[in-house]
Amino acid sequence: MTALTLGDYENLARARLDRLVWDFCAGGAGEERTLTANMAAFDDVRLRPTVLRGASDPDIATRIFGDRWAAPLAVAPMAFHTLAHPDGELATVRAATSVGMPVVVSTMAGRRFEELVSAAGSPLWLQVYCFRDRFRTQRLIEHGERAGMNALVLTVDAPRLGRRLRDVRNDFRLPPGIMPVNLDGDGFSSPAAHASAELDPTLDWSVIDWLRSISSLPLLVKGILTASDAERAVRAGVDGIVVSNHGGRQLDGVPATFEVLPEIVAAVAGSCPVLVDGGIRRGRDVLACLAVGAAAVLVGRPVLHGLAVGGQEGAAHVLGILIEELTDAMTLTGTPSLADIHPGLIGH
Ligand SMILES: Cc1cc2nc3c(=O)[nH]c(=O)nc-3n(C[C@H](O)[C@H](O)[C@H](O)COP(=O)(O)O)c2cc1C
Ligand SMILES: CC(C)CC(=O)C(=O)O
Repeated sequence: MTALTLGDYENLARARLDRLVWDFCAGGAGEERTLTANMAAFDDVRLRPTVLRGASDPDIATRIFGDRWAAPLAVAPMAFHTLAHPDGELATVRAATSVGMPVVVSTMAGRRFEELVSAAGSPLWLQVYCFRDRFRTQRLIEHGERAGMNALVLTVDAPRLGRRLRDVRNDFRLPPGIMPVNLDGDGFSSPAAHASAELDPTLDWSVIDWLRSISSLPLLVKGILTASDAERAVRAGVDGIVVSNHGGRQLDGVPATFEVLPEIVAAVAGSCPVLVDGGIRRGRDVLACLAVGAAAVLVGRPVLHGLAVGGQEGAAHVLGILIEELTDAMTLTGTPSLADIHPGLIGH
């Protein structure tokens, strides 16, 4: 079968990956209501095209923190791309670079920051988990900054990992050789046990000032789901917000990200870019997020599917499909540039 959509890649990847690894990547917390809701929210979107706008060749490039992105799309931070393909994040970074897209590199990446930065032609942002041991967190950030990361993305929705029932039932352990190679200390086998033991559950808003005191990189917070937290983040002086429910992997029962995106965009009122992730699987999903005011979107699991199916080439094809579908959706809705995209494009 030739893969034409991200859904095709998902099916091919499911057949290839070890079942326990598949469950770890695909799964969500609890009954996976939020995981399902992320995607269902886009299924309910109806687009309202405008015609005769001469939108034949839409310009989809954008700028974030002064950097050019070929499209308003980047790869979401995910632990251990090495679970999907031995080249792991190196293949992802090369794939993203080939289409001009940034990558948010996880604290739990399976390949070294230095090799990722040397392979990158587009921005790399470092996703930060805060450990109980602040010096460990500081060493991680200093390592990332020294290697050449361009921004920090603090994940704020994970004082502990969500209860992922598939992993509990499978007693999921990382396969041998899958290691968080950028962290000092030993690796671990159970992500959930490691997170409860090591991640700082006492984190509060003072962490923003602390991060500012140790790094001058632009700072985003990832995992905001309410207007009031978005306002709080803006008051704390962040440079960007990622609306996220961690792909339905943290608290089951929180809303789909697309549902809360408009109220967060309204609360932030242009003070900083608002990005979003969760369930984005088609170009028209990207268009819907942009229409309600996202500056860009992050895509998660489909990149792992691309890696599992075809390494760097597979991941590049997944990202290329999204770009092509976004271009197609813009052409057919009569929006020749990102600036032409507006809330009126959407009806429910
Ligand atoms: C296998 C996997 C690992 C993840 N690891 C991280 C991580 O290390 N840090 C983080 O902030 N988010 C992590 N996430 C959440 C993603 O950044 C993102 O929020 C989510 O996957 C987006 O939804 P999507 O997969 O539906 O596109 C992970 C998600 C998956 C599927
Ligand atoms: C290994 C985990 C801490 C990575 C993560 O954030 C996730 O699985 O969602």
